[in-house]
Amino acid sequence: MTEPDPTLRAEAQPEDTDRALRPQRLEEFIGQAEARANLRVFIDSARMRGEAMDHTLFFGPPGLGKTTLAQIMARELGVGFRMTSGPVLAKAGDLAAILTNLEPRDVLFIDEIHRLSPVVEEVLYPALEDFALDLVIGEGPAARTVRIDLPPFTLVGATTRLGLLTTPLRDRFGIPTRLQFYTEDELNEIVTRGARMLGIPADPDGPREIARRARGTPRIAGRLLRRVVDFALVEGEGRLTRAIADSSLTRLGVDHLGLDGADRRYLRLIAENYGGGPVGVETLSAALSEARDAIEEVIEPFLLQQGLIQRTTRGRMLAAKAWRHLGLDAPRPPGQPDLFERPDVPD
Ligand SMILES: Nc1ncnc2c1ncn2[C@@H]1O[C@H](COP(=O)(O)OP(=O)(O)OP(=O)(O)O)[C@@H](O)[C@H]1O
Ligand SMILES: [Mg+2]
Repeated sequence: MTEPDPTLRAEAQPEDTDRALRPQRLEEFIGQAEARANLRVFIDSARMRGEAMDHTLFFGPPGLGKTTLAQIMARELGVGFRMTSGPVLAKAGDLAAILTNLEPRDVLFIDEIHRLSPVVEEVLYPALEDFALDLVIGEGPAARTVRIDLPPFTLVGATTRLGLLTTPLRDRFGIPTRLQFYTEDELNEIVTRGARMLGIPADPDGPREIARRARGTPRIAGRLLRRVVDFALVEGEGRLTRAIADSSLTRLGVDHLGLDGADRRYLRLIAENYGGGPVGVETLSAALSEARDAIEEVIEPFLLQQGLIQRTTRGRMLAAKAWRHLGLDAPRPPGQPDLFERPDVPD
């Protein structure tokens, strides 16, 4: 199989090609039923009270809809939406400038909030708790703190790495919300709707094939749909069929579990070089020339969810399903009989 197109990975791209498919209202948002039902209540309650909604944190793997939900929240609340991200806020003043420009009840969205610098985080604490900004004026013994009131606002944070958030920051979110991988049925609905919006006629099992191979992730489903549509228009009959979906996805290096070249490289490395593990993530990162973050945020969550790997204290291990998927025999632990070997049953 060929190496996959890197744009098929789930990381956010500067120019999000899925924008046209982005749901605008909570009712159009498919999946995440539990999160959606709770948000409905908290949004309606904030509206009824005429107050800013409580601070909300979305966490989970890339491409599951964190940014989308933040935008939907602002729209449903009928308030303004300001967007920034952890790495962009370099100085305390950067955040102060944004906070002092908010309108009452606005949603301020901070993406990659685990990458806020400590000095910026310090500014955020009183802002979140008391809607106030503590400014230090002057230097040395003459320095004093002035407190400025801020309009009440809703912070919506998003992160792929909950574990990297400091405890004080985490504790200031009244509504922490974990996003889950989508089921095949949910993705099928998303792809079917997407095909309709792109104006391509589809057989029912065409979208289904894309849904099955989209790594539980709407962003990937959207990208795969666009590529399959390209193949359907140029090489097919302009119709999204299962056959054209299957052949296009195979050409793009997406296998029947939805794994791409990077996933398979990861699994094969553990199988072939480390006898199935355990092997540490740093070792894998060096051997694959992939950043440790990318391995932990992008590659591993889906493989874990699929039961292809296990995380142990001593490192990553391949599960039986991964050996089967690679078409390899799992090694027998030394000195132990093969539990899966059929006993000789006399007949
Ligand atoms: N429930 C959904 N229904 C339909 N499309 C969705 C849904 N959730 C997400 N999408 C689509 O997937 C794309 C990615 O979603 P989004 O940008 O919100 O993900 P994210 O969680 O913010 O990702 P990242 O962690 O990379 O920032 C969007 O462009 C949107 O079109
Ligand atoms: Mg996002």
